Amino acid sequence: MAARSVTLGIDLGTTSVKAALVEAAPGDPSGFVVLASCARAAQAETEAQSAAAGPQGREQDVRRIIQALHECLAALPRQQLRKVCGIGVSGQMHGVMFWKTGQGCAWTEGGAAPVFEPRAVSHLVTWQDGRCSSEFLASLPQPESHLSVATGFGCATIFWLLKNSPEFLKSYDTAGTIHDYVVAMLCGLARPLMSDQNAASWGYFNTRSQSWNLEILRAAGFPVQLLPDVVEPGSVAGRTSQAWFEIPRGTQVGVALGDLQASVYSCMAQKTDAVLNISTSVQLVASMPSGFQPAQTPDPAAPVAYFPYFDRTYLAVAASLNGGNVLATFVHMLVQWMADLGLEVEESVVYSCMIQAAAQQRDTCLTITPTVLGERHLPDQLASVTGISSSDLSLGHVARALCRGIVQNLHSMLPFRQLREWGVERVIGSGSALSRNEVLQQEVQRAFPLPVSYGQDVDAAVGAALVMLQRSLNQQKS
Ligand SMILES: Nc1ncnc2c1ncn2[C@@H]1O[C@H](COP(=O)(O)OP(=O)(O)OP(=O)(O)O)[C@@H](O)[C@H]1O
Ligand SMILES: O=C(CO)[C@@H](O)[C@H](O)[C@H](O)[C@H](O)CO
Repeated sequence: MAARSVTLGIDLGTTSVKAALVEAAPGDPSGFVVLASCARAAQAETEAQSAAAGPQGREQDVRRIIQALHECLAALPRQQLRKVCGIGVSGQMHGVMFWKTGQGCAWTEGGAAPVFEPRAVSHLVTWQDGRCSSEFLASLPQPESHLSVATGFGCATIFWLLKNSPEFLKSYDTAGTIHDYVVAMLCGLARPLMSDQNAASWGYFNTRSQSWNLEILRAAGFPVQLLPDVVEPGSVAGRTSQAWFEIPRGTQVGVALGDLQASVYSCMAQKTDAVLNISTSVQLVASMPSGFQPAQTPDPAAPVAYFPYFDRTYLAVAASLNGGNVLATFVHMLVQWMADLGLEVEESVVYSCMIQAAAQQRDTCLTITPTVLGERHLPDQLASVTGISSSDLSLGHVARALCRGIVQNLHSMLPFRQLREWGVERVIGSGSALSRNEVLQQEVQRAFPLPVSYGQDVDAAVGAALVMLQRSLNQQKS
């Protein structure tokens, strides 16, 4: 009898960490079942380590992210963890963190299970970081890549640190995304490995030649020794160097994937599907035919980018920086206003009241452009509200207009009729900001000229697990 194939998927998102245990189910139409899953808010936002980053800096405390990860693992059934034969990891793309080779973590037996604790690590400078101004970005060398470089991209952040905090950079000799770090710590790798999905998200990576723009970077004084070696997504980065919870030592760990690609992998059943993911940010994604190659020069004004997927194929992506985070900012603002007025209210209560009020307010003349973070192709265009009349000021009007604005902003980046021209027949909605918000769902339904169906709630974690499951099934066959 074939061994049972159970894999663990982990997604280190901007807001939350998620984990899912997946098993092959040949009798099921999807071919797999999710045995168990868990999500924990990381609450990792923290002050920037370099004061020069200013209020635009966005950093996260790696210790808190790892704590949330361990809370997720602790919540999964122990007997299922014992059966895990592969671990897939994905996470928030573009961001960068640094550590010292050989001192990135310490394994402890402290609690009920063996865990690793971050040691000589920096904060994670996330994809939401805005410290690189348009002028700064314009001063950087032109990449030899089809992707342009934006603030929050790993290589731009490293260039910024080189100029503004060179001493800080000298304290570390290794860099990676948060998910590359986790893979490196699990496997005890001296140097992290990176998939081309994450390398492309840092900038200065050529997906056609699968190589960093080393000459361009060296000529600009960039510390190229920090750049990880790049391998194909779907390949194995190593094996766990220790038992981790109930997962046996020696378990295969895949090279880390982008959360975008992992969530698409979990739900794009057909080439004719598009995926709309609304979580912290928003992505509308369609797959490009095999053999497609993007134009080789970067176009910073283009709202649609082509990100590497698997087997040298590409995804066309309208990646808006303004999604669930805009609603989170609004909720946070209301809670703060209430506190200023001497009233205390939980954010979760505000979310449900806001969604309920907007559900009852079916239409509004209020127009909100929700781009509080700007967009990569229009970094200086911030949010605005127009059409304000005294009759449209209720919570319901504002929340309805916010949800509509998020969808309309995406439409302005990738007009939805373009999907039809690409042969898309159906849109799969995913992401917890969408699944938890019926008003956002209504606005999506209203705007798309195509049928929309919904996937599961732990998408990228499931996708990361599925990539490893597929690998394990292929190994069993050969
Ligand atoms: N109680 C709630 N009700 C409805 N929506 C909520 C609630 N709490 C948070 N949200 C929405 O969910 C979003 C966070 O989504 P999610 O947990 O998928 O983040 P994430 O996985 O870390 O994101 P990403 O994968 O983009 O990094 C928030 O930005 C907010 O809009
Ligand atoms: O939302 C994200 C992190 O939680 C990002 O990683 C996006 O996936 C990414 O920014 C975008 O989709 C592609 O640029």
